[in-house]
Order: sequence, then structure tokens, then C-alpha cells
Amino acid sequence: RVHHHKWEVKYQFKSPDCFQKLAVTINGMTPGPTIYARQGDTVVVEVKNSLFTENVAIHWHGIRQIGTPWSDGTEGVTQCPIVPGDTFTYKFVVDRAGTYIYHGHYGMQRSAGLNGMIIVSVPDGVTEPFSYDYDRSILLNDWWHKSTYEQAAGLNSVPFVWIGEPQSLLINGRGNFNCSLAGAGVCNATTPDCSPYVLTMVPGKTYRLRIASIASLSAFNFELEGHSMTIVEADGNYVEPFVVKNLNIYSGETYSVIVKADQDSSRNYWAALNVITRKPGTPTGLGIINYYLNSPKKSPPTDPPSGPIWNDTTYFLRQSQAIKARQGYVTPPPPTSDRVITLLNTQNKIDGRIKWAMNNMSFTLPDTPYLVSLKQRLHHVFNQKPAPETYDSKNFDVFGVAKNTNATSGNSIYRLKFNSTVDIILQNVNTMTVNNSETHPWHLHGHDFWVLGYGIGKFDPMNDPKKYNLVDPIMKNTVPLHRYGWTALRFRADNPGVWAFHCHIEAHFFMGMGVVFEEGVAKVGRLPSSIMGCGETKRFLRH
Ligand SMILES: O=C1O[C@H]([C@@H](O)CO)C(O)=C1O
Repeated sequence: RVHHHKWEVKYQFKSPDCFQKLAVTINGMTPGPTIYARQGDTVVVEVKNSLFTENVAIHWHGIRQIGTPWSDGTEGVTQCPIVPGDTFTYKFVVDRAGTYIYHGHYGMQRSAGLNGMIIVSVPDGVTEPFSYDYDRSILLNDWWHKSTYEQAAGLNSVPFVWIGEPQSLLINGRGNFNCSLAGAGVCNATTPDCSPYVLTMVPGKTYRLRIASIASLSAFNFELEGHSMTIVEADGNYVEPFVVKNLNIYSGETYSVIVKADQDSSRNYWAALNVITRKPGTPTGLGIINYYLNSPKKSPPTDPPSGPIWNDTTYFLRQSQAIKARQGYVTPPPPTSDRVITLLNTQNKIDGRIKWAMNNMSFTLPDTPYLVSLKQRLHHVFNQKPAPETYDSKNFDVFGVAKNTNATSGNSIYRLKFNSTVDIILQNVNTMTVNNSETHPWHLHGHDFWVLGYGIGKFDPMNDPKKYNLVDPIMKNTVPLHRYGWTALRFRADNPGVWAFHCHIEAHFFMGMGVVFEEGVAKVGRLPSSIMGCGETKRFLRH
């Protein structure tokens, strides 16, 4: 089956947390419309850019784009941006059931509201390894009142202006800012835009909740007061079920949890969204679990859950380590890898601006998308020197304030041997601030990777690999790198194309926290001319 969607991307005034802001919308909505499809279907999305003064690109997060690398929607990597007034058609196959998201991948538009969910159901005749009565989706986000334009300009200015903590946390696009703090600006506490999200549950029934985070900065803890959750899916892969009181979810991750409406049906409960891993500066985001026949407006009689202590890294690490592939659905990783790339994550200062660098290279996008320059062999449009494979680990103190030595900006990439097995060791450290390390959710385009292990402190290449889970590791596309920690991943470079791998914090990617992998680009089919038009790609349009 083929699903056709026609989307118009434009600015509209929205008040998701009662405070009015210009948001980037799809057909007037933020979050945008949910895409529903069945495994194996083709999705076609015609995107018209009606922003007038800004480019657009949309990434289908978790969809591997096998055979369609030009539809990945990564501006500067897989396509030229869609210029104002133009229409671009994305076409791809959703080859695996699961919960996915989509979002803008140009500038910081994801943060301005350009995001939504993709729900892929199992093919007819296939049953899932868990059962439920109802299927519901919950998209989590953080929200600022300043325009993302202003935020991006600040991040690029000397002196550097940080975006700060969000004003609100949104559950399915709804938050509740205290209008008495609004100062200048329009704030209306009674607008229907910001009435809290209500999840109505029928007593005794079982719910599958598909929970995704599209947050720009925050890591979240999501709790359904009084109800435990059984985690059964992560990033489109089945999880060996385990029960949690609350879910730690990092930007770019998706989960399915099973929840039973088995509590006191005479009252309602809170759905609570709290910030973790950064010192919270934002009130708890609140929704209502409404037991059927109570009024959805009836406030729960209890205080909302305040979440775990924000810096309880042990707790976050334990939940990450508990996620295993479901028995019967395990794809074991290759036992060894052909190449190990170690990526040191540092905060740096370059030309007076704060940046993030991987092995001392802060990533910048070239004017000509890599997919075109690599396929057409335009060797002069980006630095051909391979990106740095590792860092000087012997002389690096991961707990000390970053010394900021020798960092530069660059657009070199990693070229991977087609079909080879690659290990990535992400190494976190202290930032440029004393006693501070930040959690970074890393997202890989075009693949799932096996999550081999996590640890705290400096990765030990002699001993830590002995503790890798090579038996039943989960496969994911987004994974947290915990504070002062390391995360080890393995993937097969088996998808011809050019793929970004980056921190899913919008501001951090903007500040250079990413790398690019190329594999098998010679095997990529004829590139559609619709991805061209910018930089050196213009020469291929002159016929
Ligand atoms: O990238 C970041 O910059 C700030 C801060 O470190 C400097 O202002 C912050 O909290 C980030 O996550």
C-alpha cells in the first residue's frame, strides 16, 4: 500500500503552553499529523515550504531508508534544503513495525514545532509478543518562548548566548505556563491550545502507550502516578519486558510500554514529566490520567510525582543497562568488529564561541550535500582528510575541566568499508564548567546499532570490551551517553549512503556535535535531481 500525504509547512501563532509564539506548523498543526502505516508500505510526503524566508528539510527518524538514502531529509548530508515556495517529495518504505518520529533537520526548526510521530503496525496475520486493548501515543517535548531564530543567532554570537532551560514541558503539544510570569507577550490561561493532555482509561483495560521524546535539550523522566509500566519496545525493536515505576527517556528515543488501568477508578491520576540530568529550571509537565466516568477536568487529589533526583546517574545508568532484546527476537551482533572509532565529546571554544567537538573537530555542514559530492566525486567541496579516529586518552582527565586544546571546525567524514562491522566508543567528559558533565543522546541515521555496554569514567580498551553484551543486546537508533560515562555501540555498514551520527540536542548539533559516515556510496542508485540545486550540485542541473 502507498500512503500519500500533502503537507504545507508554515509559521502560525500557537499557544501550546498558553503563551503565544510563532511556531513552525504542518497543515496548521504542531505536533504535525501522525503518519500511520503498515510494515512494508510506502509513504509519500509532498512537503511544500511556505515559510517565505527559511529553508526546510524533514528527517524520518528511525526509518533506515534502505535504497532511498536521498529521502533521509538531512540537509547538507543527503539533500539540498527545500527553498521557500518549493515542494519536495519524500518517498520511502517503512520496512519494520514500531514507533518512530519525524522532525525538521534544517537549522533549529524541530525546536520551533516541526515534529510528529510515525506509527508502523505489524503486517496482517502477524501478532506482536504482547497484548493490549488500546494503542495510544504520547509525544514529549520541551518548549521555549524565544524564537528559534533568536536562539540560533545567540549560539553563533560573540559573546555566546545560551538558550537556557525551557519555559515549559509539553505532553502531546500541551503545557501550562504560569501566565502571571509572562511579562511582555500574549498569555491566555484559558485558551484550549493549552488545556492539559488527557489520557482516558477504562478500568480493567490494558493500554499500549507509545512514548517518544522530541525534546530539544531536556532528558525526561515520565511517570504515570500510581501505575507501573512494562517496557516492551524501544526504537522499533522488541524489548525483553521489564517493569519500571517511571521511564527515563532521552531526546530521539521511542518506547512502547504496557499499562493496566488497575487503580482506584473513582479518581484521576497525574501523568508527570520531569527534567533529569540537567539541574531543572522548568516546572513539571502535567497531563491527566482520566479513569472513565470521572470528569477529565477532575484534578487528582494528590501531589504530582516530582521524578528522581536530577543527577542520580546510577539510576539512569541502571535503566539503560536493563534494556535487552526480547527473547525470540534477538539479532546477535557480529562477535568482533573490523574498526573501532573512539569519539571524545568535548565542549570547546573556537574563535570566541562555545562549540562541541568530537576528537577536537567541531562539525560544520558543507554547502554541497555529501551524498551528491561523494557520488559525483566532487573532491574539493569538503575536507578529504579522514575525520580523527581517536583521541589522546592516556593524557586526558575525563573528570577535569576541559582544557580546550587545538579544537578546530571541520567537515571531514568517516568512510566505512561496505559491509564492515564498526564499533563506536562514545566518551563523555567534564564540560568547560567545573564539576559539570552533560548527558548526550546520540542518534544514528540509516541504521540500528547494537548497544554493547555503558560505563562511568574513562573507557578501558583492555577490560571494558570483555564486559560487552554480545548475547542479547538491544538494537536502537538513539542512545544516551551518560554524564562522565562511555557508551559502546556496534553496527554493520551495510546501507549504501551517507549518514549523520549526532547528538540529538538541537543546540548541540548546531554547535558542531556530530559526525558523518559514508558507506557503499558507489552502490547508491541514480540520485534524484530534486535533492540538488545548492552549492556545487547546480552543475548537474544544467542540461
Ligand atoms: O552547550 C551548552 O552550553 C551551555 C553551557 O555549558 C555554557 O553556557 C550548556 O548548558 C550547554 O549544554
